[in-house]
Amino acid sequence: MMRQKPIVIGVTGGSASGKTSVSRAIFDQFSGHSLLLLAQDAYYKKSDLPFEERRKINYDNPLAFDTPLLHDQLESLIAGRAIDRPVYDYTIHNRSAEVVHMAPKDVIIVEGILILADEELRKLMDIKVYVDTDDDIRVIRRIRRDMRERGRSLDDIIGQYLQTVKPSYHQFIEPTKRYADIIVPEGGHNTVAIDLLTTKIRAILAERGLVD
Ligand SMILES: Nc1ncnc2c1ncn2[C@@H]1O[C@H](COP(=O)(O)OP(=O)(O)O)[C@@H](O)[C@H]1O
Ligand SMILES: O=c1ccn([C@@H]2O[C@H](COP(=O)(O)O)[C@@H](O)[C@H]2O)c(=O)[nH]1
Repeated sequence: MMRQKPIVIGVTGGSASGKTSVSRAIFDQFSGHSLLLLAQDAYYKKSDLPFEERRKINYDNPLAFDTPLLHDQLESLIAGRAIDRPVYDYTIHNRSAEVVHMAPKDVIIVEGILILADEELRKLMDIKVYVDTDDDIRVIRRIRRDMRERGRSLDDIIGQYLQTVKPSYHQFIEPTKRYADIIVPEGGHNTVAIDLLTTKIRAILAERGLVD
């Protein structure tokens, strides 16, 4: 039988809006199924600049990402080919030397702040989700997370937020909301939205004969 195209779900929204939580909530609904999560963060460009210069890069601008590589690798997975995904290390603001080998799956969740900003990437997605969380809540979440997990000081987080994160959110990320099929307020704890998405994904899996 001919291999059916996998389902691709794009999950976007501002930093700390709850994209990862939504993606994981969907992932958990399909435990035992053939599914993978692909984070756009892994595709931040490699840089030869010194650390002090790398700290100052605007990581919320589409130019910070190696989008052709993400596009190529997503296309490969859709075509049924495995990929060696890059690994990004936030603590050093650079790509690490490792790669992660990923086999193709029936359901692919692509998650990241700017995945809907690129038309060619959008064309690869069956369902596009925008996680919409107020700026103040996102800042609070980001401060907590970046101090705990990304090795940042409060002053660094605030400086970066005011200089690049906030203006770029309004310039590049928020305008991509118009491309979303579904807008999910507040993220991963929105069980109704997660249930609706899960039901839709199951329906597409059945349509394509991808059920176990
Ligand atoms: N609904 C929520 N209520 C409270 N905290 C949340 C909620 N959703 C996410 N968080 C927390 O906020 C931080 C960012 O969430 P995450 O899902 O990683 O966002 P993103 O992937 O959009 O950056 C994490 O520390 C997470 O635990
Ligand atoms: O070296 C880096 C690379 C990225 N960032 C910030 O990460 C967020 C995107 O990740 P989320 O998990 O969606 O929050 C983006 O806003 C960048 O500013 C960074 O600080 N340093």
